[in-house]
Amino acid sequence: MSKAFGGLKAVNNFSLRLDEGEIVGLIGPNGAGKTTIFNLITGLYKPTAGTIHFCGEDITGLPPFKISQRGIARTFQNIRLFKGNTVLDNVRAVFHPRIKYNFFDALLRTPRYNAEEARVTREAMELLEALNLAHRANEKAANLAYGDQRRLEIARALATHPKLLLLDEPAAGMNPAEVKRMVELVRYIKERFKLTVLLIEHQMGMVMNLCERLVVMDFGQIIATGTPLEIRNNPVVLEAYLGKGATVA
Ligand SMILES: Nc1ncnc2c1ncn2[C@@H]1O[C@H](COP(=O)(O)OP(=O)(O)OP(=O)(O)O)[C@@H](O)[C@H]1O
Repeated sequence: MSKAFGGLKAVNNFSLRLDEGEIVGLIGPNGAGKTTIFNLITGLYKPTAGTIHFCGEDITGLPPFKISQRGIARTFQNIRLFKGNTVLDNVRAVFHPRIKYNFFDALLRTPRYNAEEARVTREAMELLEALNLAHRANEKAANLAYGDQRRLEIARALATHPKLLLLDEPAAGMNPAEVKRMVELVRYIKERFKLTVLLIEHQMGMVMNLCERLVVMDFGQIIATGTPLEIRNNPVVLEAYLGKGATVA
């Protein structure tokens, strides 16, 4: 697929196949087009050319909520939480568009309303437990440490029951110990929730440790794909990151 903004080709003839259960890293210098790829997959942008297929179906041009219903979820580079609400309510809010009661059930607090609300709270708490945030459930999201806020974002993404999870710089701004914990967390949720994961990351420690395959972009195009070891030693990649004449240290 391709995506142009006026004269700028942000994504140019990009082609990628993700297999079920893979963890693939999308890397490349600033402005390479990585976030645009996420915006295209999740329906925020429509491709100028090309198609996107998910589980055998053409999802090109579907609105974001339909793509979410098909099983694709994402987190954002900049944390997007309801900071004034509790940790639990941040996750519960994701369930509400799918909830099975109507306006009158809510108004009259019918048994159906109570049962649905209890189910949503139970499912939200299960997710918080999986992400080691259950003990902070009643805390305001704004009071969480940065790493915990990132985990809460992932809990919110998981609440949509995705098959494919897109993580946009999950380890941005983290110290080496936090990066290590994030690597373990992504591995764990991948197994537990049977996910396929595509992640954008600048923290090389994270992608090298976690990803089975890396896709490197520069100027909207794929310039290399391979295992972390292959990518680490690829002169074209070094040049994209460090400029012409770069050599392996
Ligand atoms: N909505 C938009 N309108 C115009 N230009 C855009 C838009 N979104 C992205 N771009 C441009 O497309 C190019 C690719 O941007 P993108 O955000 O996808 O890069 P990136 O690889 O995610 O960069 P970073 O690592 O810095 O987040 C950049 O030149 C950017 O300025």
